[in-house]
Amino acid sequence: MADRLRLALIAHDAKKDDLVAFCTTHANFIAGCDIVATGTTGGRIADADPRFSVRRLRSGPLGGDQQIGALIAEGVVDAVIFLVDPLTPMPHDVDVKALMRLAIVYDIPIALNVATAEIILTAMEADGRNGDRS
Ligand SMILES: O=C(CO)COP(=O)(O)O
Repeated sequence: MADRLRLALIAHDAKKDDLVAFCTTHANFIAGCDIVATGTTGGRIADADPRFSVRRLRSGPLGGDQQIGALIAEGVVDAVIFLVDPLTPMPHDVDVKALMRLAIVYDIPIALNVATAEIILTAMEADGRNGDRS
């Protein structure tokens, strides 16, 4: 496994504040990760803390979810936190579903809400999977 955790972060608009708050709460952990994110989400996370290393892809509706799915298939994502909005119809719902399907296919931990994200981070911390040890 890579030394730094390779974490994919995505949030629908109604959940972006929650994801930023999550990243800020766990800033020391997140700062030790290589983050890949969909476009708007990535911008919000990068603005939250200058220590966050964020690679921004396309916005979700313009292919960002599919790009993250491709990275999962390439084996370069260790975990996904995708805070979904269950109350709003999305034009790119098929892309969201495809990303989730690939996380299942490749057995990648994927948190779809904050409660599960907390559990994944706790497990990764216990496993020594945060921090730049290079
Ligand atoms: O729509 C998204 C995920 O489906 C997120 O995309 P943005 O981060 O660009 O808003």
